[in-house]
Amino acid sequence: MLNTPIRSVQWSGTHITLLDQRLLPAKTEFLSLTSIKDVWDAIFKLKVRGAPAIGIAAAYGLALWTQQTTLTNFNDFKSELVKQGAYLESSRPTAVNLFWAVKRILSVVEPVSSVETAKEAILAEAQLIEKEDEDVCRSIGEYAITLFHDEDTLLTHCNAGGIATARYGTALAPFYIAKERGMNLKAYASETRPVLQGARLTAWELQQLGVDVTLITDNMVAHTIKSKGVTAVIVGADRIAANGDTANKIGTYGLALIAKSLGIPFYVAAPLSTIDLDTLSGGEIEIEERHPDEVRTLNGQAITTPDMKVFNPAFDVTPSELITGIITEKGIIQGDYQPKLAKLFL
Ligand SMILES: CSC[C@H]1O[C@H](OP(=O)(O)O)[C@H](O)[C@@H]1O
Repeated sequence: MLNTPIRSVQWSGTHITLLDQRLLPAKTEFLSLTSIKDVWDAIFKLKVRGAPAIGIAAAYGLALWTQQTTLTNFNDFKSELVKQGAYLESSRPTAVNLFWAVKRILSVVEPVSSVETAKEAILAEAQLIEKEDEDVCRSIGEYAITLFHDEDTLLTHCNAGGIATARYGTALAPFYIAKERGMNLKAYASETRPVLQGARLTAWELQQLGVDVTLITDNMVAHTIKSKGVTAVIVGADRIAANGDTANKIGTYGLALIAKSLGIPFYVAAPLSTIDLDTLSGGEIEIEERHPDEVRTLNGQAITTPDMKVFNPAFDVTPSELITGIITEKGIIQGDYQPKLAKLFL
């Protein structure tokens, strides 16, 4: 591989080692999470962020809890585990990977009959979730790269990169594959107010990878696509409904409208773990609203009066009709999403 990846979430035996993504790019600092409360706090405060990375952190959070519980009665253990899973799910509502990971951890306890066996099974499953996600993201990159040509210029929003997953990312995965194959795939990264995942994380990540990346502010997107020969837009996802409607970072919907009006393809790159067939359409997806101070400040400095009224949705929903294709680890889905997404799970 081109470079040793920085892993955002790692199991360290008695604790979780977590890259504090709030400090990037200025500082690369790791935290030791020693309790499930630490994990909840890390997800809520975006110390760890990105749908798959949140799922991995939650899975290891439950494994950590099992190592610390003093419960010996198996039924008491199982019912408390369910409560701990629900506790982690209360940290952020939109990214389905959090709920998907909790459900998957709970499922491995079903066939076992002792606390000790359950503890082993849960840790093994959490480690499997992490390993699978790395393989899945690489596969997404290998499918995605078939859509692009040498010297293409892509625009991406927020950060759906390696630190939002186990490795490689989803929307950024094709850049890793392109680098391996000597392809020159160029990028524009929109800064992504208010938390600036684009400026702080994507621009930094692609620069580290040696990609020709240019940072723009969110309001420059239309002019950039029109004047800089952007050939496609590619973004990640936090929850894809059964009909293909996709929740992703706030600003994605507007980006899809611009792409449509300017006649370039708009791709969503996401693993099957982000597809939620139980949510029938985008209108059912709960959109997280975050603290107004995220908008009232920039890098910790106030840019408004302290009592300024704010609307701070962290995500929006792009209707499936604006999505040219959904790139998954099982291939690229284009149009007529409902039956094709369902078929991925058969
Ligand atoms: C690979 S999932 C990345 C996805 O998650 C981000 O949201 P947040 O930074 O709030 O966790 C954003 O929507 C990305 O597209």
